[in-house]
Formats: sequence, C-alpha cells, structure tokens
Amino acid sequence: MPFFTSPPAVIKQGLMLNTSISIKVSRGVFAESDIFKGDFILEYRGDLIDPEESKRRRRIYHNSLKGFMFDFIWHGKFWTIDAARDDGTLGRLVNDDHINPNCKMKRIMVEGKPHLCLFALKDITPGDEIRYNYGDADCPWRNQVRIVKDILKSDIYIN
Ligand SMILES: C[S@@+](CC[C@H](N)C(=O)[O-])C[C@H]1O[C@@H](n2cnc3c(N)ncnc32)[C@H](O)[C@@H]1O
Repeated sequence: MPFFTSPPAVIKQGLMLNTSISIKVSRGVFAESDIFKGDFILEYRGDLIDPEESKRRRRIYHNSLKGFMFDFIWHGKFWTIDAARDDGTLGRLVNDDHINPNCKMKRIMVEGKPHLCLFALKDITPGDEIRYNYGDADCPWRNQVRIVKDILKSDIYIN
C-alpha cells in the first residue's frame, strides 16, 4: 500500500495515472481511472542506445541507476532504452511483477525506430498499481520474496 500520493500526474488518452511511494518498492505508478484490457497505458521513454554505449554507461552508473536500463532485442542485437535520467515521465517508475502482471511491454516501430509501450493485459481499476513482468532481468527482489517464503515454510517446534 502506498503511504504517500502526489497529485494526479498524467492524463493520456483519457487515462489518468499517478505516482505513489511505498517503503517496499519506493515509487510506483497507480491507475486513477478505469483502464481496459488492450488499452495503451504509457511509453517507457529514454535514450535508445546500442550495446557498446549500454556497456559504457553500465560501467560508470551507480547500481541504483542500472535498474532504469531496459534491454531488448532488435534486428538480432541487444539494445537498451536508458531511462536513468529523470525526465518526469512515468514509464521509468513502473515496477516489476513476474507472477501476476496487469500489463505488458510491447515493441512498437515508429518511423523505423523501436518504442517500448505498455498495454493492459486485463481491466485495471482505480487504485491498482500498474506492473509488468521485467522478463529475465536479474531482479534481486524476486529472490528476497523466495527467501521469505522459505523461512515461513520451515517452522521450529519448541516443546
Ligand atoms: C524502473 S525502476 C521502477 C521505479 C522505482 N520503484 C523507483 O522508485 O525509482 C526499477 C527499480 O524499482 C525497484 N523495483 C521494481 N519492481 C520491484 C518489486 N517488485 N519489488 C521491489 N522493488 C522493485 C527496483 O529497485 C528496481 O531496480
């Protein structure tokens, strides 16, 4: 549950989204109006960079910024949208859910260039957090969830 909510941030094609902050995932993006299955939600905006530039930036970035680099394959090569710079857009603030995501990132070609766009996988109601599956990316928080579950599985009995 978010504990802080900023004023409504973005109205796009009739969709209203908002950013909130929680202890667990820091910032996130929440629906403020109904979103229907198949709707376009937002674009993950940033610099489109090739593998060499991506490697160079990864060498100099602090770990916290690497989480804003979205890798994908295009024309048989790895490319990256680097959203490390805070440009005020919301795509960079959408969190991961690899178990029950409510939207999906798709590659949309515009004038020969790929754009990463988020579409609803199901109906989303106001208050729901917008989340997609980050894919095979190395996501330490997924392991943390597993560790918590493992701890809960192993009960200790005291007579
Ligand atoms: C693209 S940013 C998303 C916005 C981020 N929550 C923020 O406040 O800047 C990706 C980072 O968010 C955090 N994150 C995303 N999904 C998460 C999740 N399911 N659980 C915990 N942290 C998550 C991780 O720190 C990750 O590196």
